[in-house]
Amino acid sequence: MNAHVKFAPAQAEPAAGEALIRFEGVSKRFAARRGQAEVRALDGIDLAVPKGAIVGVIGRSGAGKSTLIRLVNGLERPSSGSVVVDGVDVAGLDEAGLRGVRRSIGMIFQHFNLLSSRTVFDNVALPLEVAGVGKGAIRQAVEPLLELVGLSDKRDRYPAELSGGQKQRVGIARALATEPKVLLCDEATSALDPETTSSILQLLKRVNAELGITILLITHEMQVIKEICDRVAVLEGGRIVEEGGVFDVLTRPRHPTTASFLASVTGIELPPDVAGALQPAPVPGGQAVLRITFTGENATTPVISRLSTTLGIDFNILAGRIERIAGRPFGSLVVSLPGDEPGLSAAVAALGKLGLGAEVLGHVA
Ligand SMILES: Nc1ncnc2c1ncn2[C@@H]1O[C@H](COP(=O)(O)OP(=O)(O)OP(=O)(O)O)[C@@H](O)[C@H]1O
Repeated sequence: MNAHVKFAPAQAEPAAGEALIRFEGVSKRFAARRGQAEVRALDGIDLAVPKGAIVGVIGRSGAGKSTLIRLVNGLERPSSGSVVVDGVDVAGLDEAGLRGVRRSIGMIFQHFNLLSSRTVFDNVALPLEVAGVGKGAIRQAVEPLLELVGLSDKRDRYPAELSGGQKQRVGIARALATEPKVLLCDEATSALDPETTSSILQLLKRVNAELGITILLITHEMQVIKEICDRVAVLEGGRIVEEGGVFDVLTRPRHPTTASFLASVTGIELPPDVAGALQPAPVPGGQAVLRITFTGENATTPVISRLSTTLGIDFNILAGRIERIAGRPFGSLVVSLPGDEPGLSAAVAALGKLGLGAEVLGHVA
């Protein structure tokens, strides 16, 4: 990688505008049953989903993601706190009230939940039939949706005749049929291969951008967050341990759980011989291996040459990568340099002064 590499100007983080969904002090407990202790699935959740944003909630199995998303359309009710959707506290609604709110909320699922006995067209039409919409109006609504998701030519096929990605496209079209303000996505790409995942995520991004639909998604994959979300909340043990704009959270994670999710999507693999030789403690006369991170704002700094000239330290570049996170460039560079003190600490401090991230990954002989 060129130390003088220049990035395009950074885009601003989306402003946290008016919230379309707001969780306020939400806890959810499932009562003890048959010798099993009470489960605190969610504990003191405060989360705002700004209108027009794509917000992702990431967490491991059992973290409380499904419970959180099911609170939005009233499939679960909070034990305490409120879930406000478009100005209405869902927790306080009776079944008739919930039916009203649910019309403004679409949902897609990991396993698509299509009706196998209905064609593609009839699956998409189902929510409109249930709402009592006439045949002509259904046709007028469904045909553009099939066009949007790229399935016009499959309208008379049955789910069993479709690939996973095509099934999810039907799920998306069906979720959009009632012209919702919010789309809830429950692990919508977890059953798909990486390429199909990408195409579905791009479709969701279009749905957000072109139809102005706010999206709340849950996932256990950071790649999903990285590809389409504006904001992210990290859920662990029923609590949000970190929340913010995707670029900030992914480039400067503050919680170890976030960092562990990130291992697969940001940064770079060390060359195998270096990774194998890495030791935690300094090796006398050896080299330190340093990960330097560059963000859009500071990446125009000619780091390596400046450190070489001002500190007289020579770096070897071991690996490098520039990627885009939330549409903004983020660079990582792994270098080796003499591991002796005080030179190493001085180099780390000098990088910090230049506004760059610097993390000692370990030492090699
Ligand atoms: N109906 C229920 N009754 C009792 N416990 C429940 C119920 N639903 C969820 N839980 C418990 O609440 C906790 C959170 O579950 P939840 O399904 O929300 O997690 P998750 O993050 O979606 O996990 P996964 O990714 O495995 O679906 C878990 O301990 C789970 O066992």
